[in-house]
Formats: sequence, C-alpha cells, structure tokens
Amino acid sequence: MSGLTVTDLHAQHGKASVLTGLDLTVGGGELAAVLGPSGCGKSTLLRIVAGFHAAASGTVAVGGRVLDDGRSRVRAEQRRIGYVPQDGALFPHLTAAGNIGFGLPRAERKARVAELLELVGLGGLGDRHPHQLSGGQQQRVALARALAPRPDLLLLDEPFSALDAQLRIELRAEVAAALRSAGATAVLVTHDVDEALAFADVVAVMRDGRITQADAPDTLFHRPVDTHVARALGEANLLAATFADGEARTALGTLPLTEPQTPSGSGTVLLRPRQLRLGDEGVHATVTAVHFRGHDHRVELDLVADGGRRERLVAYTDTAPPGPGSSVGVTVVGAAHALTPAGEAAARPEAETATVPERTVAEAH
Ligand SMILES: Nc1ncnc2c1ncn2[C@@H]1O[C@H](COP(=O)(O)OP(=O)(O)OP(=O)(O)O)[C@@H](O)[C@H]1O
Repeated sequence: MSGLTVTDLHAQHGKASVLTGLDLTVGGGELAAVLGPSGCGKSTLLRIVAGFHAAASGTVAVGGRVLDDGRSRVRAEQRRIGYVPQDGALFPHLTAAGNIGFGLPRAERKARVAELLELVGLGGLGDRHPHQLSGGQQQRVALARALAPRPDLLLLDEPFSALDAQLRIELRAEVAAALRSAGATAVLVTHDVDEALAFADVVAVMRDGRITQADAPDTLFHRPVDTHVARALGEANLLAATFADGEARTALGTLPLTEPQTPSGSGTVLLRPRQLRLGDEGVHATVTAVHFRGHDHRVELDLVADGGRRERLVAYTDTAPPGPGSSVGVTVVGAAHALTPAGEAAARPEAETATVPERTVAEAH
C-alpha cells in the first residue's frame, strides 16, 4: 500500500493562485477526505495528483515516488492512480463489465471484473449498459473501473454529489467498506461535512489554498485549531472566555478545558450544540427560536453576560423545549475547547488574527 505526500504545493490557473503551499499526508491504506467550500481548489489538488494539471512548485509523491516537483512530471497514465469524477463518465456503448474491464490484460479480465462487480455490490448486473443502471449503480461501476488496475491511490472527486440524499448516505458507507476491503489508499474531496466525517479516517480542512488542519474526525470536531475549522465542521457556540488553571470563565460559568495546559489569558471557547442541556438548572437564557427537525429540536438562545454583553447560543434537544420568549436554564456537558489567539495565529500564520472572532452561532452548512 502506498501513501500520498503532498508538500508545499503551489498551483495556478492562468495568473490566479489556487493552491498556496498545501501540505497533505495520507498513510498507506488510509481513507482521507479533503473538505472545503466550492471553488477552494479541491478539484485542482486532485487533478495535480492525478497528473492532469501541473504543479507550479512543491512536490507530489506516492509511495515515495515523486510524481511532480514543479519542474518534471510523471505522465498521468504512468502514475498508477485511479480517478472517479463527479459524474462517473462511463463509456455509454460498453456494458458495466466492459467498462470495468476496459484496458485490463485479457488473461485476467474476466475474473477481475467478476471480483469487482461483487465488491461494489453489482453481481449479476455486468451485462447492463449505463443507461440501464441507476445513478448510484453507475457510480459503483465507475468506482470498480477505477479500482480494476489495482492503483496505488484512488482519487474521488465528489463522486456522490449527483445522487439523492438517502442514496448518498448508503453509497458512501458501501464505498468506504469496499475501499477498506480492497486495502486502497483513497482521497475523497467534498464540500459536504457529513460525507467527509462518515467516510474518512483523516479529514483535511482546506482554506485559502492550504490545509488548515488534518485530523481524525472526532478530533477535528471537538478540538479544532481555529474558529474557521470549528465552523467548517458544524454549528459552533463560540463564547468569550478567560483561561486560568485549566479552566475557562465564560457566560455559562467556569468550565473545564479539553486541554488543561492552555496558557492563562483570554480567547474563545467552543461548545457544540449537543453540549448544552436545557432545563431548570444553570445559567438562564432566553429562547429566541425553536426549529423542529424531526429527529430533534434546534433551539436558539440569547444570554446576557456580565457587563451586558450578549452571547447567542444554539442547542440541540431531544425533547420539546419551551417556546420563544421563555427563560430556560443552560448547563454544559463535557469540556470546553479553548481557541486562543496564539493557536489561531499558528493555524494561519499569514492571516490577520488580531480581530476578535464573532461570538455568534455559525451558519449551518
Ligand atoms: N481550467 C481552469 N481555468 C481557470 N480557472 C479555473 C480552472 N479550473 C478551476 N479554476 C478556478 O480555480 C479555482 C478552484 O477551482 P476547483 O475546481 O479546484 O475548486 P473546487 O474546490 O473543486 O470547487 P467545486 O467544489 O465547485 O468543484 C476556482 O476559482 C475556479 O474558478
């Protein structure tokens, strides 16, 4: 199994800089997701790794073999990299089996195609043409075709984006399972946070042409390096705080910190909406809005802190909360995560971090 190492990668489209010093490491056999908004350069990154676009500088290596160093490049067809585009791009005149077997040596073709059809859950459908398959089935064929020549690395460019919500959820789990059983190293790019968290061992958050943080999904969600990553992973309560002795003083009281070694000073803490419990206990806040979402309620709250400062909060509750205008007690479950000015500066060395982060609830993705 081969890992991917991208170092200080810079890339341009014409005069526009798209990647500006991107680093990414994916271990052999690991599934990684690169998460970022539309237009941030995710496809450009994949296209450079695949060999369809040239790096301006930096290096791309797979299994220790340098494929592009900004000066010389290994040709795309010699890279042993599979690529699954958004729309699958199957050959319409070939059957599913014909698509998967295309380019394979004749001697092993039949057995390998049968094996792959099983792997992606399409046993028995090899004789169908793409127009006789559903969108999800077509994407499975595209995946099987990319895996067929046993690539060192598989690249998936938002391969589920054309599918409806339920199918996306099912297919991404199946694809992740198929890739794990094939022992593949894979990089998925997506703007869908649920997809990234559900699919990958390592999620890399992209911003301004670089990776801001790459970590296990749970670490990214609960211990982001800065407010941008905190918001990129889902709704975030970001409260003003002062830190001392491993605790944070906030408008919701004094809270333990995820990292007790946090230096004394002031900054912001992150609390996820599920960390807020509503009831009779705790600091009282005013309910400003309640949205019923089927599986839970999303509750917006207004809290007036010492000195008259307002904190807007969001909580997710299983039971129906009191309606807008009511007063409700808020208690915190678990530890708060400190986002210190020093931590923010380290995550974004060239960004301006002197500004106080907005203390509002992040927009839902
Ligand atoms: N061939 C091209 N010529 C000029 N500019 C391009 C080209 N391809 C992409 N760009 C620009 O480069 C930037 C990054 O594009 P890219 O497709 O890599 O983003 P992305 O994150 O994959 O977006 P999406 O999620 O919408 O696919 C965008 O501003 C885009 O307009």
